[in-house]
Amino acid sequence: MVGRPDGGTEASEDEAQPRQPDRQVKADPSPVLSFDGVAIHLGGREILSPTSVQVGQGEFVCIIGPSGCGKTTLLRAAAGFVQPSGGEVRRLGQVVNGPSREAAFVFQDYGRALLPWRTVAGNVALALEAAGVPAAQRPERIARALKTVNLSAHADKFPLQLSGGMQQRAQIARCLAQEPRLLMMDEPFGALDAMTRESLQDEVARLVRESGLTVLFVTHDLDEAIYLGDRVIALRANPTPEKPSVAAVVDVPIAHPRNQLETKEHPEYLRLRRELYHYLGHH
Ligand SMILES: Nc1ncnc2c1ncn2[C@@H]1O[C@H](COP(=O)(O)OP(=O)(O)OP(=O)(O)O)[C@@H](O)[C@H]1O
Repeated sequence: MVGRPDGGTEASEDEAQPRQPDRQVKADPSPVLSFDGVAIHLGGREILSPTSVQVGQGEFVCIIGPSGCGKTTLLRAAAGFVQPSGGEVRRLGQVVNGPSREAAFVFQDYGRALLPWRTVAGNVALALEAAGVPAAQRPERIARALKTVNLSAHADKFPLQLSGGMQQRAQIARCLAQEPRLLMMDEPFGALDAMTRESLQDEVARLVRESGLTVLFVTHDLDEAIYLGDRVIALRANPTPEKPSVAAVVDVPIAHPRNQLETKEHPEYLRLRRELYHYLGHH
């Protein structure tokens, strides 16, 4: 599996070719994230069998699979919360030894992620305080992050005065304020109602396109994975040498911006849905 450092859709064989001088080359051609033979054992059990994946600059990669197959574990390894028992995780070329400000993590449980005694702006400020951003620069960065998620009008409210969708947007704003290169999202919309989930999917898709962020996104929801992803990785539970953790990797060749109605009627969307459906444990 080869990520595309330029986030394009060309065939992976192109990566091995010398770059043409007139081609637009990013300053950093190395992948934002790379898993090289990463195996993870927890509680005496192999959760993730040796896995090699690269995620290129600006790519949106979704991870699906049945409950317990190791989706969150893979994300936690990318974040540096879990150390692999074999192989290597690299972010921006550096071996991952722990969390870093270049990589922000959005949790499903926004209620626990936000401090209830701080306003929305105060919660976003946390990321800047932790990063040692001078106080004089904070208001402008907070305002920018809140504007990106359409929360400017609620900066002075407390989390519990907001809907679930708005709280999740506040958590995303806090992540954006730290100006990460990589955003890891663990079922971020799993606790939201269907309408809110769709509008947040569209907001995140837009802001990711505008910012050039690289995203690793875990979901149970196949439709969400295909709708958002440039690529979808399906994991299987209980890996064996014959049947490793990575069961399938598929590109989603559907142009952006996507649309909740039209994209979901696109022939490629329907084909991928059919192809990936059984990887979620359906028979
Ligand atoms: N710290 C730990 N110690 C022991 N086992 C663990 C630990 N963390 C996770 N596991 C086990 O690893 C397996 C994979 O967990 P993980 O949360 O990564 O799965 P998942 O695919 O994200 O599941 P879900 O979709 O239900 O959230 C599970 O069987 C889980 O019980």
